[in-house]
Amino acid sequence: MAATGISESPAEATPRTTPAALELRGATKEFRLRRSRTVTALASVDLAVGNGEFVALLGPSGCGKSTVLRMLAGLDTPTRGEVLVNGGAPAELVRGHRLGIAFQEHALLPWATAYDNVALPFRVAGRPVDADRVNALLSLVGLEGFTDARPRQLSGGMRQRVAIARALVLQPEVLLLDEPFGALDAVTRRRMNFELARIWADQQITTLLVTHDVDEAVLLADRVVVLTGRPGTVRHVEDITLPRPRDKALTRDAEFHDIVDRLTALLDEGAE
Ligand SMILES: Nc1ncnc2c1ncn2[C@@H]1O[C@H](COP(=O)(O)OP(=O)(O)OP(=O)(O)O)[C@@H](O)[C@H]1O
Repeated sequence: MAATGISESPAEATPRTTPAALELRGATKEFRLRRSRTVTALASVDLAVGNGEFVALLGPSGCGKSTVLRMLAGLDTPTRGEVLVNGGAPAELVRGHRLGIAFQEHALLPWATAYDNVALPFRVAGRPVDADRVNALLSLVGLEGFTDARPRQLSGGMRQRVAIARALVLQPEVLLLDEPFGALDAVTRRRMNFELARIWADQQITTLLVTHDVDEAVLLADRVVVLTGRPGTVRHVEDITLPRPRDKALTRDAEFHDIVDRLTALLDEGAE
């Protein structure tokens, strides 16, 4: 399959006609190691995520996927090029608490209840806790009966759901998800995928998901962006036009499997 830049994607109309919610323009990231050695994690990455769009980022280990998210979250800066959120610096969105983040390490407070963990962003932002919103989120992720449970009393999948609820509680404009289900078994992970698809259908928040799981990417995303091995650069963009809502029936669909097989082959090629 020919490598395509994101600008060659036929569905690029969305990011072009409306200002991109998330954008990398020729973003290169070099890390300085000891003895003045550097490692180039990303090389000239162009990526645009439109408002309300769900994009999944796939690529071999170490190709810079997490670095893309860290830069968009304002936790790191590009060595060259630009990283923009709503056309401005990511820090603005972070300062306004308009960014939701859920990473693989769910980082829940172990001593706090599910309710208090979901309410935490209100406290961090110095705002009064909106109890209705916290309870609505806990119910959205199917945890209404577990509001008083501590993380150790919850299963791995339930803890991940608390983390997702926490990421959503301040009604973020942008959701950054870095392997949020990476630590889960296959069955729980699939169940969480359907839950995230349901939540996203409900809220339609601009979302960038980093994953190693091709099925997960195709199931959830409007577009899948495949990066090359390090230094990561955009290798291919796949528009996923499968109908929504995406539910279990989709995983029996021949077109779904065709896309998954094609993207898996592309990733395998990159790993050779
Ligand atoms: N703070 C850092 N200092 C030095 N090198 C770093 C730093 N952060 C990341 N790297 C390097 O940059 C490259 C990309 O790392 P990154 O974590 O973004 O990759 P990834 O695609 O998310 O990997 P994985 O899929 O294995 O999680 C790797 O080679 C990594 O070693």
